[in-house]
Amino acid sequence: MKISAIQFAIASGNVEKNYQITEQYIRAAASQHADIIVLSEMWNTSFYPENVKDLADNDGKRTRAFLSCLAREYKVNIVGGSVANRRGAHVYNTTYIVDREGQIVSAYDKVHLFTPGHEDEVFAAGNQPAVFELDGIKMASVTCYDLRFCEWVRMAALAEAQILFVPAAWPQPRLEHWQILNRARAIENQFFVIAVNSCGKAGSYQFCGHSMIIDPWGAVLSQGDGREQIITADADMSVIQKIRERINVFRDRRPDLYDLR
Ligand SMILES: O=C(O)CCC(=O)C(=O)O
Repeated sequence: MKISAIQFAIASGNVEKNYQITEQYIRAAASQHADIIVLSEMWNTSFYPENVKDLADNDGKRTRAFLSCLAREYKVNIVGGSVANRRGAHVYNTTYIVDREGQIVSAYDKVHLFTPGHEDEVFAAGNQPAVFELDGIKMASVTCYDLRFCEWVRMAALAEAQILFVPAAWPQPRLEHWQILNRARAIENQFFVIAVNSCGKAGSYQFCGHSMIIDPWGAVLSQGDGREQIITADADMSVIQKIRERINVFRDRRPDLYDLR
């Protein structure tokens, strides 16, 4: 399973330019025969301009058509990062997942809104997990700040996801949190984590890049730096079973003792 993560400096508020750049990067990754291409958070508007409600996609119409068309053309799966997405009176931070036939297999609205950045004042939160299958393998996607909520990610593992995608717009001052939390989620859940960040700036935010492809032992198979790039790695899905046989946390856990409310 060859996975490519696209990390680029999203142009804040410039939706047309962002669709163009995204298309170029998807074409570049697809020509290198990726099985899954992954985008970062809020790639249509960046995170997030003042007029994000006006710039947001209209119920994902443009984004779904755009991703489906490229997925079908290249016969590639796409985890479409996320876009600002207006539905009714609300704006959501939505990830669309598209299979090789161009079918939308899942849509995920970010569940934990980043209150330190006042995301909750502009966006509405989702309340459903996204667990889906691509090429017959179960996978899940969460978005940026969701990464800090280990209970939420654990639910994806318990639903038998073998790969977790984490599209993000993670700012520079917390690069270490980004690296440590992504590796921790991979180790504790014994699955692959594909963490895709943007780079560049939006207002006072500097995004730290360092997209990562991490195996279920916590080893970093590929990591970017702070610049635009595509990072790629081969995920050998057979290692999951070997690791789970060696240290079987799913057998040994004691949910009867965990009162998480
Ligand atoms: O949790 C963090 O430090 C960053 C989260 C964030 O920037 C976001 O969810 O947009």
